[in-house]
Amino acid sequence: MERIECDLCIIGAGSGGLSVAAGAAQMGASVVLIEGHEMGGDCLNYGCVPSKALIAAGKHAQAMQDGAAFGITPVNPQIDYAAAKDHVARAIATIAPHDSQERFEGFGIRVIRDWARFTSPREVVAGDATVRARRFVIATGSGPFVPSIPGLTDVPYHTNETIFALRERPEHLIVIGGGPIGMEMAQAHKRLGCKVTVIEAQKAMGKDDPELAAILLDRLRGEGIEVLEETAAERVDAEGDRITVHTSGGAVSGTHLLVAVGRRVNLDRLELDAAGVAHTPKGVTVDAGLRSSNRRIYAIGDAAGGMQFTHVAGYHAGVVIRSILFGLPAKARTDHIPWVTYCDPELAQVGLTEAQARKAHGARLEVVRFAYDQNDRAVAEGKTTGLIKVMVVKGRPVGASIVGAQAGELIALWALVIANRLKMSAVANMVAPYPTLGEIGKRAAGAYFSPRLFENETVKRVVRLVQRVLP
Ligand SMILES: Cc1cc2nc3c(=O)[nH]c(=O)nc-3n(C[C@H](O)[C@H](O)[C@H](O)COP(=O)(O)OP(=O)(O)OC[C@H]3O[C@@H](n4cnc5c(N)ncnc54)[C@H](O)[C@@H]3O)c2cc1C
Ligand SMILES: NC(=O)c1ccc[n+]([C@@H]2O[C@H](COP(=O)([O-])OP(=O)(O)OC[C@H]3O[C@@H](n4cnc5c(N)ncnc54)[C@H](O)[C@@H]3O)[C@@H](O)[C@H]2O)c1
Repeated sequence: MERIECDLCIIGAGSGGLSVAAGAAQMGASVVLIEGHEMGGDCLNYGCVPSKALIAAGKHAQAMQDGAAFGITPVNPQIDYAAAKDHVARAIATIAPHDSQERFEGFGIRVIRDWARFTSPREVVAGDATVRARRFVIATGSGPFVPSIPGLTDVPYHTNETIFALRERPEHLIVIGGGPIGMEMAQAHKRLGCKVTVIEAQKAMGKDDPELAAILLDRLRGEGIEVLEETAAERVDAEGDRITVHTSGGAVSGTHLLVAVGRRVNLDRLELDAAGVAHTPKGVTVDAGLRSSNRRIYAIGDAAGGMQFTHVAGYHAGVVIRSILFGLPAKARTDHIPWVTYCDPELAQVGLTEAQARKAHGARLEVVRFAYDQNDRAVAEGKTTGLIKVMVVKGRPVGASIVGAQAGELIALWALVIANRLKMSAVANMVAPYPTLGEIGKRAAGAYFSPRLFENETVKRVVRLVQRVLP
């Protein structure tokens, strides 16, 4: 058995682990990185990258049917589902070198390709190596949660780990779960020529603002996706090539089934008890600095049990690097983290939703709104379905929600504002280029100040006075 001593041992080479490894090694730490499966983790191989690539294919197919208003005769596109999957595979392959073992070895990192498990509070075993490190980072991510629906394990079903490798186009895809995975995959598949039914036990896109989620759901239903809400999947069976999901509202039969009902953190293999690391089914128990009950061991990304996004894993990496490399205090915030669901229209959020802000701030909350159909660029592009809401307390935004074209790009402004606790006046002071969708943010700030300026008797009195004395 080889023995390795190092400053920092990172378990998991996904979005979080790779960011810690690259940063720490380039700043002089000796680093061991352990990965049991694919370099790049979920995001590259089974998550963000393949899903966005498939969504892009669906968008092209949709555009061919949407041109009538612009004088372009709609055509029924010939869809080669397998070729769309080739695009998905190419997108992964193009990005993969960035996350590769060779690149990380180039930083001087020792990369071990095996599953890691703790054998003591300071040691991990992976393959035939024992690694003793001053600090450890658990960045083992999550996998699909498969619920114990009777019959499910007896039928062929897909998760995010298998759907992107599927080559035959599903004739009728049934999706269990109306969260971001379910809805992104539902729309992509509908646009690529599949019949799609989504079965959601509660409300689809239930973590987002319901008013904005309803605008997205209207579009999805308008495109022909059947979305059954408050309908729990209760039993599954199969006969021949038909799969039937029995629900509280009746039975749905299709040819393929995708299970997308949330995530299960990857902690099983780690033998955390040997290291004295407290954990729950949600993840490793961490403090505000992402430290576990064993002070030498940190957890980041999905494994830390909070928000499950690639940019959160990357943000966590920066927090723990500060603490591990420089011994500086560092805390992970959550109030400034944005998230986006990349359906069409996109649905984006940062900070508090209106309901959360009302609960937290009561009567001090002001909500300003601006609709896409008032934006000249949106009119020119024919993308007038959309809305921004900004939740403001004492002149400072505490949340922003956007549904509409490029909402994911537009939310970045509000992520900056909230991260830096800027005021609405900072947004109002910005000159946005005309005509851009970006003016929507500025107009929301305008909606905040307009009543203060235009419906204000003091302002009117001052203006009348100044006009009398000016030469
Ligand atoms: C379909 C889908 C779409 C998504 N789309 C987006 C999106 O658009 N935007 C976004 O921000 N987020 C998205 N996400 C979420 C995002 O993929 C995750 O939040 C992100 O990958 C988490 O990063 P991580 O580093 O915590 O874990 P991961 O990227 O999952 O990496 C963990 C790594 O640890 C390895 N590992 C686990 N256990 C061990 C062990 N014992 N020993 C060694 N290695 C181990 C795993 O093999 C894996 O490679 C999506 C997720 C899915 C499933
Ligand atoms: N664009 C993005 O950033 C993006 C995209 C995909 C995934 N992700 C990440 O991955 C996470 C997991 O996504 P997800 O969509 O799997 O999970 P989710 O928890 O967000 O949504 C799962 C949905 O399944 C429903 N559900 C649970 N059991 C059910 C049952 N038996 N029958 C019917 N419905 C049931 C839940 O009510 C919920 O609405 C997300 O929360 C997010 O963090 C992000």
